[in-house]
Amino acid sequence: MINDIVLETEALSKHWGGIKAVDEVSLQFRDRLLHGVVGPNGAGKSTLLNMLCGTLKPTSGCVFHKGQRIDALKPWKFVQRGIGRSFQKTNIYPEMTCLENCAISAQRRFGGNFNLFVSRHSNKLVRKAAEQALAQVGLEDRTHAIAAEISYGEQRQLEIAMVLAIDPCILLLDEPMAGMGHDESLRIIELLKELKKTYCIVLVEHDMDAIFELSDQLTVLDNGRHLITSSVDEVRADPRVKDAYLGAEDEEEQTA
Ligand SMILES: Nc1ncnc2c1ncn2[C@@H]1O[C@H](COP(=O)(O)OP(=O)(O)OP(=O)(O)O)[C@@H](O)[C@H]1O
Repeated sequence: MINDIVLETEALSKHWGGIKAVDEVSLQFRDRLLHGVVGPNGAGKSTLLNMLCGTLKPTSGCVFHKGQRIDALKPWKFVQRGIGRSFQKTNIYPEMTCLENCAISAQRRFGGNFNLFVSRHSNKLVRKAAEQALAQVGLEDRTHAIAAEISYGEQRQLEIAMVLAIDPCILLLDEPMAGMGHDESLRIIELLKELKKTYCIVLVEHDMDAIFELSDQLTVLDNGRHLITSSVDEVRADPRVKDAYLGAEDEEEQTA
């Protein structure tokens, strides 16, 4: 049987003093599937993504990429392995063009420093990767537009393009639909449906309709703990999931 697990965690934990942000979470992420991760505020979703992309080192536990342990590696090694991550808050360089934003990402994959025009050869590779990434998200007609001047929805598309520009095999996406209107979200949903045919995608998202529509596997975290990983239908039917969300709502009502 082909082993299609590309990323795996084993008893992964991150503790901040007494706070168990992620607590002994073991998960398997498969190629060409979209794996949704949900949970109430503070459940540990972003902390998990930060450990999957190497920017945060675990307190204990392991991360494996294609069977090799990687959690102690430097973040740029994760990038070189094709593990790309987008952020909850827009993370673009607003004064640069869309092409330049993607070129900066591509440069991270091809190595070297931020001098984009170091050699004609690397310049060509970087430019090609940047153009390709813009085309993948449907922003080819914004290639030379200044990032600050495109719409908010397009900026979030640009962010996904910046991840694609590193030529990844795994996309870790942190709330790519945050702050979007209905039509903009639909565009991202269609884009992710296309991308999951090619990549392993780990998607953290609060938009439940979107996550239910997109997820092949869905994990629920609650207070740092793994609650369930299963199909969308099974997760939706699980009473523990309802409890986790309703419990969170009750607490919010009490503190309001
Ligand atoms: N740098 C930090 N120092 C201390 N505590 C932290 C730090 N980062 C996160 N936490 C705590 O860890 C817990 C998990 O936070 P995290 O941001 O991962 O949750 P989340 O599920 O992504 O939440 P949200 O849906 O609100 O983005 C929270 O209690 C948070 O306050």
